[in-house]
Amino acid sequence: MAVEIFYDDDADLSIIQGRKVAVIGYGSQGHAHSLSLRDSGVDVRIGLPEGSKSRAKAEEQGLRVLTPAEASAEADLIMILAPDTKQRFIYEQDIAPNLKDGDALFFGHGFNIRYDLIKPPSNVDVAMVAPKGPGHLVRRQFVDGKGVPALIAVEQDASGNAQALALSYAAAIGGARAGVIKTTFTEETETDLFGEQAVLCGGASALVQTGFEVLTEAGYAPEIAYFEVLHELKLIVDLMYEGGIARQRYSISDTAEYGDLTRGPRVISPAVKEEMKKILGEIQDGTFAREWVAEDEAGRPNFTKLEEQGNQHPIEETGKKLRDLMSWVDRPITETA
Ligand SMILES: NC(=O)C1=CN([C@@H]2O[C@H](COP(=O)(O)OP(=O)(O)OC[C@H]3O[C@@H](n4cnc5c(N)ncnc54)[C@H](OP(=O)(O)O)[C@@H]3O)[C@@H](O)[C@H]2O)C=CC1
Ligand SMILES: CC[C@](O)(C(C)=O)C(=O)O
Ligand SMILES: [Mg+2]
Ligand SMILES: [Mg+2]
Repeated sequence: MAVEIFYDDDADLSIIQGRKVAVIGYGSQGHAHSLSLRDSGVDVRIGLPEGSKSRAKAEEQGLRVLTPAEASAEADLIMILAPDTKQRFIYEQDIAPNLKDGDALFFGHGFNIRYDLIKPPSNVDVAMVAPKGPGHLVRRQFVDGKGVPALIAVEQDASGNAQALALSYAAAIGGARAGVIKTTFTEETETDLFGEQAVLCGGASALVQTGFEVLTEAGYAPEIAYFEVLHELKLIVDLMYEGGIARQRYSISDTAEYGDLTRGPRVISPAVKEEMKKILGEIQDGTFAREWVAEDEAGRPNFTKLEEQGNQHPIEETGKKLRDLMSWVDRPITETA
């Protein structure tokens, strides 16, 4: 089925400019949405608990900060950009008691709706604006006059206007400069989880670490291994981003291309594809969501252990040393006010 893609000319910015928006959370996505909404002329307030470390940051950047309950009560559009595992508690305690007829409840990812963790009442719009990129780059691209593509979806259209509202919001954070695709909460949630687990984060990190291990265990210098499997990966992916795999293959040597064509499928073998299908199945049948919610409720013991193991991987030490010598590479993650 052909997808519908919308651009700035299809969006009516005045719709979101006519709403009172509460952004709950001021992390990676929260700061990006809030600052770009504000710069697009939208009346925005931030909802953060009294003890939140991000309160001072948001205030320094000129935003008005309230508690999540106060922000929800004041607003007529509430965008939840808190961690997925915390959203159901924030919803029950701070948002649901403050929802009024005609309000809109927005999400940046469909997890809590797709897995029935939040069940909104029938008198509000329920929609999603999900940028296809990390929040810090969503903001950086907006400031640079560009945009990160976004998905929009409508789960519940109480007003009859939810899609136009979601598109207007997406345009206000720069998404419609790059393209906004209409989807469903189910499609966004399942493809997003699959992408981050199998390819973008899980797949890519494991590929890089394993390549580094193979080279260093064979006696090659860690610095050479780092440049080969991590640093250069960005340069190769930049070519894919600009012109697809074909452009990447045009730019590399024919020796590299022959190795790519014949060895790539041996690395990402049919067994890897089968494992990817299993991972997708665990997303579709809710196994992953149940596991992640239980892990969070238990205080994240496995998450913490694995994160620490990753931080201790020898590629991190080698990379830090080399990046410190390339001032332009280690660009700090900052909230671009
Ligand atoms: N990271 C990304 O780029 C992307 C994220 N998303 C989605 O966006 C949503 C937010 O993710 P992300 O930006 O990574 O989250 P972060 O972890 O970066 O930030 C979460 C924010 O929520 C705040 N918070 C925590 N508890 C509460 C609470 N009880 N009430 C109000 N605020 C609270 C945190 O406060 P404090 O600052 O004090 O810790 C923080 O400001 C998720 O649904 C995620 O799936 C979608 C696309 C990409
Ligand atoms: C790729 C990870 C992501 O889905 C994203 C930045 O889009 C996320 O959940 O952070
Ligand atoms: Mg994503
Ligand atoms: Mg994600």
